[in-house]
Amino acid sequence: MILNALPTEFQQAKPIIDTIEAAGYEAYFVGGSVRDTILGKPIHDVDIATSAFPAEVKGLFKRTVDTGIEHGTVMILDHGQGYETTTFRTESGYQDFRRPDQVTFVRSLKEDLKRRDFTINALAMRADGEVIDLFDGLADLQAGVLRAVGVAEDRFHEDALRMMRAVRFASQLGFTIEADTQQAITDNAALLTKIAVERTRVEWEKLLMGQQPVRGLQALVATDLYRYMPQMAAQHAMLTQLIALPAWHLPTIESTWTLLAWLMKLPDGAAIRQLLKAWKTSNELIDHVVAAWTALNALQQHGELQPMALFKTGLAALTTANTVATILGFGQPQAKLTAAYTALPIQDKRDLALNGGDLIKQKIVTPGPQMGQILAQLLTAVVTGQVANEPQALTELARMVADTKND
Ligand SMILES: Nc1ccn([C@@H]2O[C@H](COP(=O)(O)OP(=O)(O)OP(=O)(O)O)[C@@H](O)[C@H]2O)c(=O)n1
Ligand SMILES: [Mg+2]
Repeated sequence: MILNALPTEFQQAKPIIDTIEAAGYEAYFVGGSVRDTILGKPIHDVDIATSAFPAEVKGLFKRTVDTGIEHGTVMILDHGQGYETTTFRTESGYQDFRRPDQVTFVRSLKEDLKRRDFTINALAMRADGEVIDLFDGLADLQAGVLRAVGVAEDRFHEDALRMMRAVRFASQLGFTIEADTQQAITDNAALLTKIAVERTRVEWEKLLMGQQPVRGLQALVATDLYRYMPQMAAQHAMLTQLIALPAWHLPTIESTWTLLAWLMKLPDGAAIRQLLKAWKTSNELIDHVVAAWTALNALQQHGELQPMALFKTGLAALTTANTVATILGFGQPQAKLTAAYTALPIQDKRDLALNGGDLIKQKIVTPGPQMGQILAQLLTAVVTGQVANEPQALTELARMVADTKND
């Protein structure tokens, strides 16, 4: 098979392959970019595999960076782009089910391709677009099948994350996992606990954001793999519910966790924090999801949010909440929510026309907890439209509030 009209990413990288070949070595495009191009999907990064050893690669180019030289990876810098170029290698050891104890550089493309996870990821492409298909990856791409290269169990023992990758690709590509490969996942699912939570999380989020998430979820449930993900062992009913929802698509990481928190029927923000801590997400994500989940509750109960709730949620988490509410069947037109938010007198605390410094200058209050309380009252009054956001009106209100507090 020869691909014509290669995406620009490949055209730009072609001189790199040409240079390596001119020096007498082999070099190919490999991995996801080849797979996705054949599927007609956009690509993000192009990976190059070569028979040249790292030192030989470095000798051919002016600017290189040793990004992973012990595994054979050198980044070649060319017209503002970086190209990861990895020497053909075999791997051995895998005592921790995560990574090889030893990698050995080899000169054979076939040796390199046969240690890869799935046949559709074991395709190589020459710079001219000719696809090298040594493991029938093209037929599997055509048929929509995820099949491990060689003995599936061996591939999952080498890197247990590949089991998550299988269900993730099933979702992203809408593919079916071939029977022996799926059986090997069932047999080895418990090995997932050997994998760093962060790596599992990335695959889980990609699965949920995929084009056909139900495909991935069904495989996750059928193989019991979900039972070895953090905090998921008891979530069979939740996953079944997720699978049964009318066709849905989650566009962001925030929306995936908000939907999960909702379907898991977590009682409060603290329980959400605990879940997300177990998955080692960022604090920023946790805050966003807690805010979105709170807004989701209000949308379900009242179909709208009061001004102070809109203000506290913020537009980003509000959008997340509404995306999830729409999947659950109680969403609002997004334009309506955005308009309600934009119509708030202020969108940020810092937009209040009076600040703590002003209160002290005007001798309304001395620094201390009372100041925070008064500012909070002013903020509520402005956001709910009880007072105009003007220094004079706010000064008057502040005096009144301070007086009542002092009585
Ligand atoms: N656990 C893994 C990870 C990667 N690979 C190989 O390395 C390539 C590149 O890996 P990566 O970029 O992680 O995945 P992609 O298949 O390129 O998918 P994505 O589109 O998500 O980048 C894969 O295609 C596959 O050949 C593998 O065999 N086993
Ligand atoms: Mg990739």
